[in-house]
Amino acid sequence: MGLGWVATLVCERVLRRTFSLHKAQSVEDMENFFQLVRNIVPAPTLKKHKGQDGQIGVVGGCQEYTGAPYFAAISALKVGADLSHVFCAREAAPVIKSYSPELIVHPVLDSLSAVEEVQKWLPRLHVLIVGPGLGRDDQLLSNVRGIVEASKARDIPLVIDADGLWLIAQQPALIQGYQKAILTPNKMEFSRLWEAVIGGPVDDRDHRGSVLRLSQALGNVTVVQKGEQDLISNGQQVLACSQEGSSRRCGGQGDLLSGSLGPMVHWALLAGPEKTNGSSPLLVAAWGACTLTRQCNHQAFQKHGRSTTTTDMISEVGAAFSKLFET
Ligand SMILES: NC(=O)C1=CN([C@@H]2O[C@H](COP(=O)(O)OP(=O)(O)OC[C@H]3O[C@@H](n4cnc5c(N)ncnc54)[C@H](OP(=O)(O)O)[C@@H]3O)[C@@H](O)[C@H]2O)[C@@H](O)CC1
Ligand SMILES: Nc1ncnc2c1ncn2[C@@H]1O[C@H](COP(=O)(O)OP(=O)(O)OP(=O)(O)O)[C@@H](O)[C@H]1O
Ligand SMILES: [Mg+2]
Repeated sequence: MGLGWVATLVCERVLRRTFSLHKAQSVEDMENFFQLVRNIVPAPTLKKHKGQDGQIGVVGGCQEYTGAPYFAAISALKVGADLSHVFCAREAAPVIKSYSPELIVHPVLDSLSAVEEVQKWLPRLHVLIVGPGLGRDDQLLSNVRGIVEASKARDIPLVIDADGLWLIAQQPALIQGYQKAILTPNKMEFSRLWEAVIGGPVDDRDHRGSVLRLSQALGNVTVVQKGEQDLISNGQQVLACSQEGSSRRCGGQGDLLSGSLGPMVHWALLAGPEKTNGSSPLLVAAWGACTLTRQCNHQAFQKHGRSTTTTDMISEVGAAFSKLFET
């Protein structure tokens, strides 16, 4: 048995343990996806100005939840965005500002002119992440509906998470057919969307089929169903991400994922299908963000075990990103 052959076998075994394989996604496909993510990451250069690698907005933050928008916005920065804005309810703003001087915080979401206030910033934003820590207050959700419509009118990519998905479950037409949207439901949020769009209970025997069907029913909006394995579909393809994480399920990991999607989506759309080898740029971005989040969880758990929190995971973003995507 030649050494090269043994190396191939070991390599394949390691990859098989890392990724669950299925017909449409071979080991080679997985290796390709790492390469595709590497292709979209902006090359280091001294020629750029502030903002070019991403100006991201997070719409969320209310009296109850200040952690979630902070986690999302700081994750966007740690992945490599240049500027991160948070548009939140008035009373959440001083709290979020006090967590970090890096974030630009706008206390506008519960004002009568919320849509106009956010609209002023839209020309400068590359991606909007809607929902982390938003809450379910009717007035706030009505303002967010206006913000989503204004963003669509400007063709701004939207990552919809958490209570943003609550809004979509009430009004699926708001996002129907918008090709620059990514929805990131957890198990509960997925069931709510399914009930609203398709009706009845989710078929737990066919996760892949379910995520594919929901994406199709929403007009090929990209859906990331988070769980033991993350499943990503644009209604044509289903990708799985089973990057090793850990058994630790502290709150906030979904916020890290939606935040890191911000710059990834911006980079993937800038790079275009040429760099993603014909694959949908949003699928590549989503696969990259899922892989990164799970790797952060893995690294943080190795250091902190059961005391791991999302803050520990955010501290791992730089090292995890380099390990996965920098050659
Ligand atoms: N530090 C902060 O500020 C954080 C704030 N956050 C913000 O909280 C807001 C609400 O978000 P959410 O995720 O709690 O709402 P939703 O999905 O309706 O879950 C409600 C209930 O459903 C269940 N359940 C959930 N997942 C499940 C699963 N996989 N499998 C089975 N059951 C599952 C579970 O029910 P339980 O077990 O408690 O009965 C859960 O309690 C939103 O704004 C979000 O951004 C978070 O981001 C965290 C950090
Ligand atoms: N059982 C699991 N095993 C491994 N990883 C998981 C598991 N469940 C979720 N994850 C990972 O955790 C991350 C967040 O998913 P989760 O379902 O916890 O989101 P969430 O409920 O929206 O989180 P948040 O508390 O931020 O709202 C995803 O990257 C997902 O891959
Ligand atoms: Mg969540």
